[in-house]
Amino acid sequence: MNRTRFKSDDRDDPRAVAAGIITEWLAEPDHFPERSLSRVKRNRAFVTELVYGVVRRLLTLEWIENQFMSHSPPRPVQAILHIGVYQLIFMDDVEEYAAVHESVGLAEEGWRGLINAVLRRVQRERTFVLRRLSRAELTARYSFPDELVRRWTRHYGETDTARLCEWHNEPPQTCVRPDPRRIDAPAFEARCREAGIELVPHPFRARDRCFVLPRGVAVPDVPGYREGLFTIQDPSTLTAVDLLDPQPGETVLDACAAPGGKLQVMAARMNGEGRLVAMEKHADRVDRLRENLERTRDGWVELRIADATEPPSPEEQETFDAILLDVPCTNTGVLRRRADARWRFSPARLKKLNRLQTALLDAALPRLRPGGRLVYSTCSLEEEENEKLLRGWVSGHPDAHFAKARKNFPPRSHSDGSYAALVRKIPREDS
Ligand SMILES: C[S@@+](CC[C@H](N)C(=O)[O-])C[C@H]1O[C@@H](n2cnc3c(N)ncnc32)[C@H](O)[C@@H]1O
Repeated sequence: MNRTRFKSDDRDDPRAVAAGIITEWLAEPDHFPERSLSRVKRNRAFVTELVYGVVRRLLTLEWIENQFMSHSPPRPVQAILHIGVYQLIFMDDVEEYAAVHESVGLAEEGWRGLINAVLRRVQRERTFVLRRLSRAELTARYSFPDELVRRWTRHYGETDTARLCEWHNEPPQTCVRPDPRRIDAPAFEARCREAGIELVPHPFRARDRCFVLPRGVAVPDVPGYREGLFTIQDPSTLTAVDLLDPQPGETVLDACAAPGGKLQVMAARMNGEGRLVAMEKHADRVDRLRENLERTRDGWVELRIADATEPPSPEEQETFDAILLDVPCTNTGVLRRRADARWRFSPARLKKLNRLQTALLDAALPRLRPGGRLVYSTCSLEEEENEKLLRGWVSGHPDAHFAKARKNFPPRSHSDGSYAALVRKIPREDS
C-alpha cells in the first residue's frame, strides 16, 4: 500500500485528509503536523482535532489496538486505525457508526477486514478497555514517552506525574490580560460582558490580572482586540516579568524576545519611559513580534535581529539595568499547547539546549551593569535546564549572585509550567 494513498483519497473527506497527515507524521515524527494542517481548507476544525488527538494520544491508541491485533500493519492502516479508535474513545460527539464505517471505508480492500474487526471490538468492549487502561502503566494510560514519565516520577513522584500527564492532555485554555495602561480589569470584564462574553478570572496570583476566555470565542472577537486593550497570555508568563520588575526610565533588554508575550508586559510596566530593546535571532519570528507591538501601540520598543550568544560590542558593555533571558528549552511545561512536543523530548536535545542556554547566560552578563538584574526563564519542568543549570552557572561567575527563583508546576499552579530565576550582578565595590 502506498505511503499516503487511501481508498477514499478525497480532499473533501476530513478523515482521509487526517489519515494522510498522520501517515506522513508517523513516517517523519520531526515533521510538524501544523505545517500540513495549515494547508487544509475544508472541515479544518474536525481534521485538526483528529490529527492533534491522534498525535497526543498515540501510545494509548497503540495500546488499545494491540489488545485486538498481534502485529503492526503498514503506516496508512495504522493511521486509519488510530483515527477510528480515537473517535470511539475520545470523541463523544461523533456517532460510533460513522467512526467505524467511515474509517473502514478509507482503507484498501485487503485491510478492511482487520480495521473493521478491531474497531468493532473497541466499540463493543469500550467500558472494559477503559477499565483496563486506567490500570495500565502511565506511559500507555496518558500517552507519554517512557523517558519523560521516568524522569518526572523520579523528581515529582507518581501521583504528581499522573496529574501532570492528565493536565497536559487537556485542551489548553486561552487567557487574556487587560493592559493596565489602557483599561482596568473590571472595565474590561464589563465590556466583554456587554458583548456577550463571560470572562472567568484566572486564579493565578501575579501583579496583572488574567482572564480565561470561554471556549469557542475567537481572540479577534474579544472587544478591544484591534485597539490593543489586552494581550494573549498564559499567566505563568508573568512570573518572569514580576521577578525582573522593569521600571519606567530603565534600560532593559529582552534577549530572546519573539513572539513578544513577556515583552508586551514589560513595555506596559515601563510605560514608554526609558529604553526597551528586543533582540531575536530568527528574522521569520520578528514579523509576529512587530505585529504584536503595533497592536499594543508599543512602537517605541527597539527591535534588533541579532544572536544573543554573541559577545556585546564595546558600546553595549554594561549598558542594561535589567535583562530578560527567556531561553529556548524543551517546553515540557507547555506540552498541552504542543501536541507533538512530547515525542521530541530526548536527553541529547536537552544537552544541546543546555549549551545554548549557557552561551546565552555567558553573553548576557557582560551586557548588564554592575548592580543590574537578570532573569533566566524557561517553560520547562526539567531541573537540568532550570535550577541545576542556573545554580551551576552562578557558581562559576563570582560577579553573579542568585537571588530567588519561582517554579510553576501544573496543575498545582493552575497555569502552564515555567521556571524563572533572578540573578543580580554584584556591584564592583562588593565583588
Ligand atoms: C522561549 S522563546 C521566547 C518567548 C518570548 N520571550 C515570549 O514571551 O513571547 C525563545 C526565543 O529565542 C529565540 N532565539 C533562539 N536562539 C537565539 C539567540 N541565539 N539569540 C536571540 N534569540 C534566540 C527563538 O527564536 C525564540 O523566539
